Amino acid sequence: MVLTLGIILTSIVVAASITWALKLLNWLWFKPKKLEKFLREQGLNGNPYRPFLGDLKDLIRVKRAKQQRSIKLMSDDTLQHIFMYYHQTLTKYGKNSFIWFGPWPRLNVADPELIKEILNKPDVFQKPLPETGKILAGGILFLEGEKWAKHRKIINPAFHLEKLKNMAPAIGVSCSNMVEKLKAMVSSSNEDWCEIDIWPYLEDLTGDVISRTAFGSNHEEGSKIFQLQREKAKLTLQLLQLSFIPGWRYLPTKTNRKVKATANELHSLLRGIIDKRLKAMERGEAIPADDLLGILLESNSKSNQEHGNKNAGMSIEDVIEECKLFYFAGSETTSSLLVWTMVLLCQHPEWQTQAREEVMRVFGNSEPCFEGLNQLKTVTMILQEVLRLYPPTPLIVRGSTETVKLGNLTIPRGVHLTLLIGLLHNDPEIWGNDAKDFKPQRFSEGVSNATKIQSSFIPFSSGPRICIGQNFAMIETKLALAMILQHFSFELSPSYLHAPSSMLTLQPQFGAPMILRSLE
Ligand code: HEM
Repeated sequence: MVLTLGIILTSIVVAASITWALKLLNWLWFKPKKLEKFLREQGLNGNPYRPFLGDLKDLIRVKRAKQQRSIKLMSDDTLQHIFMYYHQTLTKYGKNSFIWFGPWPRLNVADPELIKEILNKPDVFQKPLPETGKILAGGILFLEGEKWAKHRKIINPAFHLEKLKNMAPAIGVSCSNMVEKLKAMVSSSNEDWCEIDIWPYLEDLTGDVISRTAFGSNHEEGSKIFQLQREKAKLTLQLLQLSFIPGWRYLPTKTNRKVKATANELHSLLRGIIDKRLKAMERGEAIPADDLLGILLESNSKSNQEHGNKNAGMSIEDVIEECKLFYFAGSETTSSLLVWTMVLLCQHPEWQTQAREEVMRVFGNSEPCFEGLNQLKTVTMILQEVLRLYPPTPLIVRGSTETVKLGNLTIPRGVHLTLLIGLLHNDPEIWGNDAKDFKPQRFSEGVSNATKIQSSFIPFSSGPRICIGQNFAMIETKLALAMILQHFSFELSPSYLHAPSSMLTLQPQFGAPMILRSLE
């Protein structure tokens, strides 16, 4: 009897082990090899699959080597620098190529029509974000299907133009606080100029703006949240490299433990802000009910009233996830746009002068306001050209949920697609032979006349999942830039090292030290 039970148990264990081993073998070898064969038969090229890490080891090596160097500001290898590994792959294997992210092949896509097709079918081409992406922030950016549609519908009104117009004064307060800090720095030096790394000031500014406008929270709360978000982003990037291993993030490694601790602290801080707002609402205090947090909480109260109706609104956990996302998405991207705009205006002082003249013509010495922003034609052209050359999100990733046709290709489930926005924006076949040059005048007749193919300018993505905050970002950037131009002229410090680095957004790896001269 005992013997029989022993045999049965052993058989179960052996059968389970064999099944598990076969699954692992399939995941690590048979499936990737099958996908590789399928892709090669269609004329697509890339390195042969190497089990487990694929091309990741090379990718990390190239990235590390890149981190140790800067490039010449005027040279045209900015793109190579940003997309070094992709660039090497494209040079070696051509436009139709792929890179191995662990056992998943990722197809490089820089064709505007294909990108448009992918972005217009969000149900088919979803975000293949490994679980690690979700540690960084949950929220709408990472949702799919019905839940995404529900959240987008709830959040959309917070970004209507009328709401944005009402937010402009609060954005103005953050901008003038930053300008005052910069002025104090300049006046504390004995000259009328001062060398300042402008990057942390711009990061603080965009963080402060989102804290104030979306959450009505103060600067101290906001900065603590950002500090934690940045820490988490840094740790997440380390994790991303191993994120293709299922369950990796649950192992008790040092990084995983740190991520968890940071996430918990962040969660309780946000919970604190939410509770404060809920109490103020209960007391009937006059608080902005139609800022983002107000809208999210209203949806939560609707969900409570219609108990059981899961389509009614958001849970408090949903609200917290959205808060985390907006603190992140609302700041990192806009600070990136601002910093590269200032760098390029240093490199092209004639455009800095033109932009300043326009700002002075429209606003004089008064504080810039929402109503005047429409008249900033030169500033708009400059920002569009910066978004073309230095897109804050230089690539985005999708994966197919089923075997699907894409142009002439058939994309099986399990193949990921890297949409190379940065390369698309720099393609000489689309933008002309001067594609690599900073020429804001190409946008003088609007986006549709700047390029042969309309869908080739997509700094904010396109299709149903286009950036929800694009108007917000443009208003904020214009207000901030206008104020900076009114008060200072700026040039790059001799210590500036040009090293655009694509972390999650495009950032200046060694900061942006500039010489600011007071114009007063
Ligand atoms: C220059 C500034 C910005 C740029 C270049 C930018 C770019 C983008 C891009 C490329 C996407 C698509 C990502 C993907 O589908 O994988 C996106 C989505 C998104 N952005 Fe922005 N963004 C900017 C500013 C903002 C701001 C200020 C906010 C919020 C206040 C914001 C909130 C979002 C959200 C919530 C999504 C997800 C939308 C969805 O999936 O439905 N962004 N952004």
